[in-house]
Amino acid sequence: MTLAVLIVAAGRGTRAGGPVPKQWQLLEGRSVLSHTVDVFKRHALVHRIVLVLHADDMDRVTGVTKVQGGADRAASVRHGLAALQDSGITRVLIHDVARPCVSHDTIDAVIMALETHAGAAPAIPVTDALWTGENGLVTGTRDRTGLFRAQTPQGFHLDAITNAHAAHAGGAADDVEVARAAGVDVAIVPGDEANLKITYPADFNRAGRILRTGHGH
Ligand SMILES: Nc1ccn([C@@H]2O[C@H](COP(=O)(O)OP(=O)(O)OP(=O)(O)O)[C@@H](O)[C@H]2O)c(=O)n1
Ligand SMILES: C[C@](O)(CO)[C@H](O)COP(=O)(O)O
Repeated sequence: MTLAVLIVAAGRGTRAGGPVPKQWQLLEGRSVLSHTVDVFKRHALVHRIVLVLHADDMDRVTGVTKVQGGADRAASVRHGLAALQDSGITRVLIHDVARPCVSHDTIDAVIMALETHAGAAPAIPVTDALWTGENGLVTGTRDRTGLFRAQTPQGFHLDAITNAHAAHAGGAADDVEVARAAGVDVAIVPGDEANLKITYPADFNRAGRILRTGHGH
């Protein structure tokens, strides 16, 4: 088994705001991207890291394989997967750069599940009640049974996810949706509340606190 990690980092972070895209903003003195890359650099089973970057950012990083991203997340993933073909890599973890607090326990769980499944990803069961709402009023309640909040890294056998992306029409929320559309079974492994995706401005403080206290590493 030879494992690569594809870190997608070509987004513009519009919801997070700030003077530069969220992956270049500082958390505890280092960029979000630097934290995320380091988690995987420190993992003994990761043979290769491929970083997918926006065209404007290609010169910002040295020392890892870099690929130019696409117009949406799926296109960026496809560009990264193309860089792994014929490289001897058999498995790939696809991770959002915006999740810098991912733990080795979560990564291990995904890798382990790939021994018995062609896909595996971390998720957290929904525990809060789910409402619909309109104009500030609750309009209904939805059944939360069997619902999960999806995280990354999402792991796959390389041939399975490459073929799935080649066949997909677009518009998927994540790589699990792409894989499932191609008939790939995806195992759910335990997610981690600390593995948040920095999406809005308040998420930087939360992520900083998690990194400071060491929780999740
Ligand atoms: N064309 C794109 C769009 C997104 N991503 C990556 O996909 C991940 C998840 O996307 P999201 O959190 O939505 O990031 P952004 O697209 O940067 O954020 P926003 O939607 O707020 O602009 C991020 O790591 C982002 O860099 C990417 O590589 N290429
Ligand atoms: C892939 C993902 O992180 C799973 O939770 C998520 O779908 C991508 O983020 P977005 O906010 O939907 O762009």
